Amino acid sequence: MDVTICGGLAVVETSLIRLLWPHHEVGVDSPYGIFTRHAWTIFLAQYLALKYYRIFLYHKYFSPLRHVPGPTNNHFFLGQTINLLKAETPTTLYVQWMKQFPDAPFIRYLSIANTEVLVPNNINAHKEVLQTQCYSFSKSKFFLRIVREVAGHGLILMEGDEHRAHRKMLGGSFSLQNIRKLEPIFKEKAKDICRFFEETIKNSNGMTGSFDCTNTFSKAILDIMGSAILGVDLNYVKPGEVHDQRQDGVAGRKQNGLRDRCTFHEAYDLFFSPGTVGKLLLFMNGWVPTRWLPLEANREFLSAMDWLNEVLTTIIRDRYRVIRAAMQDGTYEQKDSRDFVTFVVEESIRGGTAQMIGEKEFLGHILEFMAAGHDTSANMLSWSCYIMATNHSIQDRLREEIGSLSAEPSFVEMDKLPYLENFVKEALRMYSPSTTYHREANHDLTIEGIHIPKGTPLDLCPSVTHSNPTIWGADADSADPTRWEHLNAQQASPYAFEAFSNGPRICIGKQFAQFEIKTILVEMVRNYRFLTVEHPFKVENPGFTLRPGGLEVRIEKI
Ligand code: HEM
Repeated sequence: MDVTICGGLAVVETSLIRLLWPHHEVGVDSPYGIFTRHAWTIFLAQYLALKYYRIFLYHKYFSPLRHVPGPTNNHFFLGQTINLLKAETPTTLYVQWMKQFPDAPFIRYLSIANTEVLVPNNINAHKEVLQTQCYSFSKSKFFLRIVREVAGHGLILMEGDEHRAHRKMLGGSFSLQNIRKLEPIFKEKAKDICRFFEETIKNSNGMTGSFDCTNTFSKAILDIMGSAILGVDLNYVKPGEVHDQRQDGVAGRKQNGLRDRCTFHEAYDLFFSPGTVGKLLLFMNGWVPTRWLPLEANREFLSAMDWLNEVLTTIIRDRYRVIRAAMQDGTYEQKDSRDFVTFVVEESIRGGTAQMIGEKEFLGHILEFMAAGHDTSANMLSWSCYIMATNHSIQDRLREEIGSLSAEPSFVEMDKLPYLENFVKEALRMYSPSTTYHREANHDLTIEGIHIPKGTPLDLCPSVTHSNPTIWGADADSADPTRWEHLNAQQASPYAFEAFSNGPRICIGKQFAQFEIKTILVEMVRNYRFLTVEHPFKVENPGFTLRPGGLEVRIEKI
């Protein structure tokens, strides 16, 4: 863009000089000659001047956003980038800024090259961006560059009409009616987690045992996603069984080299919790392409991504083949509980709602569901254990309520428990698994009196409204599920609670996640007591999810 401007300027200047000195000889000493001889130097000088203006002057003296409040302890070129990376968690600074300016509709911070980023801060700003003017924003370029790598072209990356159409096509598979049919999958995995706890205690002192929350729930949720989305048994959390993870999803299939060693768990661990170099490359890739660099972290990443694409494509093709053949033979029996892949394949063969989904989008949707629904739900469960281990009264009340359920409660029964419902909301409010989601203004627009120029990036951070004391009161920072029993008008606004986002792009897996989380919580809490957090742990930063790395909780059987 700046190169085009400076190139255009050079052409205009050349024409002007020829116009002003038309009769002069066009020799080396004429103004035209001098100008053309130094054209590159002049172009470079103009380019640097423009860059200087954009990077160092614009945000200070000219931007319409310059009066929006925000942090001032900026690095001269990187703004808040280093501070954000060094913060305790990915949301710490956003919350700190909100507390400094609790009533401001937006907060402005500077990022790399002093790019201005807006953070919607009050309820109305969230409502405008997520609901009223949702399609005036698209996913930011920074976000696209990072996420496209692991998410393919699915719902998360679609915009405008394409997004609306696919949301409609996928609606059926995520309807409450269809999700209820997944009950046996959620229940079986909840039982597997408890069997794993039992074994952990047996292998410890026989009375109590401690488990790594992030690792355990990450595997358990991946198992659920395998069954509910792919229709494939992954069995990462099944104590006592030996499972050849190399054959995940593709029976009898072996691959060469690194791919041979890859599993779903390894692949997703690499995406969500890479090592320091991997993390740096992942986030730098949002600014400048880094995947071509000949580094081990890149090789591992690309290889895992290749593996994942290949395995998922095979699953889709195999499912089409098997279902189509059975339908043609007249032997196909539709099961009551259908995974997402089967649902879409059935629908598309029959000419139902999903028939317009091509293979590329199908793969993109699956990649996204696996990515979006995996770490978020796993982290939510980890933080739930943290709350219970550090607030025994909350845990006791939850157990008391769960005690009223039948031995094999249906989801309808579980869904009627008010304290469980409030506990889930409170855990999501306190520790929103989704740390930030990103947008960019498609055109100039004004929200809450702030003129937002086209192209302005926005970071939406659920913790900003979740921790705002002007919304949630002075005790906003402490866990209290009972606060949901008596909400005032502000707290009752859907935009005060942003864990699943809001508006047309609200999380499509919200009901799936709530159902899954409640089923697992009920089984765990009725069978195990969460005693203590074993040792200090670190929330991983940077991260798209709030991942309590190394959170270990001690449990005992009830
Ligand atoms: C506790 C669990 C979960 C949380 C906290 C969560 C949170 C979110 C948030 C905040 C968004 C909005 C992101 C944005 O606008 O950029 C989102 C979108 C999305 N989520 Fe979830 N999610 C969870 C579970 C799931 C599950 C289980 C699935 C799939 C099975 C899923 C699939 C998606 C998809 C496909 C989108 C994109 C929707 C669209 O753009 O129309 N999520 N989620």
